[in-house]
Amino acid sequence: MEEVRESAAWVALNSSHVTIDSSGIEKVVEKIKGSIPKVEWNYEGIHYFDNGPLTVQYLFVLDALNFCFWPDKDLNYDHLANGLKEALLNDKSVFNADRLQKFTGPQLRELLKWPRPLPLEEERVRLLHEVGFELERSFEGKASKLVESCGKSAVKLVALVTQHFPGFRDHSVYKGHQVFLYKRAQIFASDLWGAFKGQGYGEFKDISSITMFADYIVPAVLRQLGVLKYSSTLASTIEANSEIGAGSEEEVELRACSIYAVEKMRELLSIKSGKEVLSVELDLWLWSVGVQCPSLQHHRTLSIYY
Ligand SMILES: Nc1nc2c(c(CN[C@H]3C=C[C@H](O)[C@@H]3O)cn2[C@@H]2O[C@H](COP(=O)(O)O)[C@@H](O)[C@H]2O)c(=O)[nH]1
Repeated sequence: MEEVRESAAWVALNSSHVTIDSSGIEKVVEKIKGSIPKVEWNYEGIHYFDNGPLTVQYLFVLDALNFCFWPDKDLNYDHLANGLKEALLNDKSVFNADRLQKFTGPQLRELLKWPRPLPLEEERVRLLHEVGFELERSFEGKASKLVESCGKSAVKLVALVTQHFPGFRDHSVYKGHQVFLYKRAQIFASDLWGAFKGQGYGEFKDISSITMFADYIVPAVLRQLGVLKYSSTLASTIEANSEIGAGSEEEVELRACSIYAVEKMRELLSIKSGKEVLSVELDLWLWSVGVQCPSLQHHRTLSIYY
């Protein structure tokens, strides 16, 4: 994901509100004694898995909806992953491309057993329709065909997903520069890799190309670890739980500096351990630390991207 790495580095070098503390990175690497605490993909036991194409369909639908839970304080990612899993266990055809195109808000809510409207519900439904429509038009209705056409390349998969599905085109313009973040497209590749344990639909010869997934949890963890520092205005905005506009300098810096910081951490860990460390492994560890810390304050941006 050269365009993600390069544009994130550009933001980090030109940022006004967020800085990366390299001594903070060194301290984290020391604290974990040079190796990333191992976190199993699906350590929570909330994902559907049958080792076949239906799992790929499930993960694609999951990552199409994998954003913006915080406006409902009782809702989180687990509800989505588990709700979609239960729905699939009840009805194997629930995520068929033709059915995805017909979902309504109340039906999605019912599927997830959620008693009130979901955050950005209209957008969630629109994105489901988009996924169903384009899968049917270009991939025989099957996300597994999409993955098969990538020749075991995660880079190709991210490119194909962002080309075919506009909802996955997570990018921004920062100080006149186009910045690529591709959170949900990259996490889809990583989820396949994690779920299928690097085999079959999860085999990618270039998984090391994927960066961390710039969400609202990992930046907060990096700050807590002393890796990211915020300007006093940004810090007070986050502490006051005030919203930060999508595409604002602050928002892009929070996300891009997280990507750059994790790349720096990965480089240092690779040197110290003498073996290649993956950003996806660092991401899962950092994310799991964040979601197990309920007092963690994160930035709030209404966005369909994360
Ligand atoms: N960077 C990063 N962000 C991630 C994930 C995941 C889930 N990954 C699964 C894959 C295997 C594991 O077993 C995990 O279950 C969700 N998110 C993001 O977090 C936010 C939700 O937070 P909260 O409101 O507290 O549930 C939201 O932006 C969501 O998009 C990740 O792995 N990395």
